[in-house]
Amino acid sequence: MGDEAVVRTAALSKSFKGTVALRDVDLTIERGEIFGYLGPNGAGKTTTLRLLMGMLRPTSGRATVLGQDAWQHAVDVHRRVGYLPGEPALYGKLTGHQHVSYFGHLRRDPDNKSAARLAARLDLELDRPARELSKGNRQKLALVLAMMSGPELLILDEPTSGLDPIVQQEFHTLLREHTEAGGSVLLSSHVLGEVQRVADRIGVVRAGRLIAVERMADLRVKSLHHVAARFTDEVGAEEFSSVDGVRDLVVAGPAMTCMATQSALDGLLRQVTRHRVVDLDCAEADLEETFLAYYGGGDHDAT
Ligand SMILES: Nc1ncnc2c1ncn2[C@@H]1O[C@H](COP(=O)(O)OP(=O)(O)OP(=O)(O)O)[C@@H](O)[C@H]1O
Repeated sequence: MGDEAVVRTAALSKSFKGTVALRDVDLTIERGEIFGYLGPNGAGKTTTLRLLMGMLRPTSGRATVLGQDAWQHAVDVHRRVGYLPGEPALYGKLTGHQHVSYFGHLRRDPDNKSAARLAARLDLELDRPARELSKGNRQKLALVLAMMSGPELLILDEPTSGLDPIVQQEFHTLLREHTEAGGSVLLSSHVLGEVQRVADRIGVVRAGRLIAVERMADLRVKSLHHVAARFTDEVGAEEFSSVDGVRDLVVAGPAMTCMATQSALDGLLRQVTRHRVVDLDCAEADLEETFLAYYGGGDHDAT
């Protein structure tokens, strides 16, 4: 039981009248992990999540959620999964409490205590009608509804959109508590920054294809450094470009800047110290920059 996959897709594909939204996606999410599903707008994230929730039928391939076929057993999957849609549907006239009671009954689990606790953690008042709530507070209410019955798996489409940083942090703590209690999480985002502190692994989807799956810990090891050096005399680019792991090299007269992987630093510094150094700067790039250098192409936030 312990290590069984909670999500498994095999060559999962979906086309909408000629538009290929998703192509041959093989994705496995293990029990107990937080998986960040990343990609620019239109990449296919929502389509994937809707396929997992049995709301769309695959054009080919299949998706299994908690051991059940997502399309054939959509009702069971819905009962066992906490789902936050990209655009949560709330009832304008109903208060937060009324939503909790209504969705609790639908799930045959009107666990209001848990909802109240979640709302307090997220700093949300449950006694106002949904139509009076700000975008961020509507999102919080939708999160409470997705999480309140303690589902085994949370599938969350852009859950932090509209949340301020402090609430985001609390939300991440809630997700961690969820996995510590044996639950699993799949959450989508279009920026790494929103998931990098909380995800165990990330998958990158681009134009309908899953182009990379990576442990966050491994991405950190691959992290890039900015290196800048000034020398007393002119230097040649080839001295530095020959070092494995050096990229974005610019040499102008007596100055050199580049990006370098951690493993390239030793070789690079050996080349640097062959000259008289006037100034040297080396700083780790943030993870977002590393991520974009490997997978980005600069359009991570494109619309
Ligand atoms: N019901 C639909 N009918 C036709 N095309 C669709 C439909 N749903 C999605 N698509 C198309 O499938 C592709 C993937 O869309 P999807 O919503 O899955 O992307 P996304 O990664 O979730 O993007 P976003 O971050 O903007 O939500 C897009 O080209 C989109 O236009």
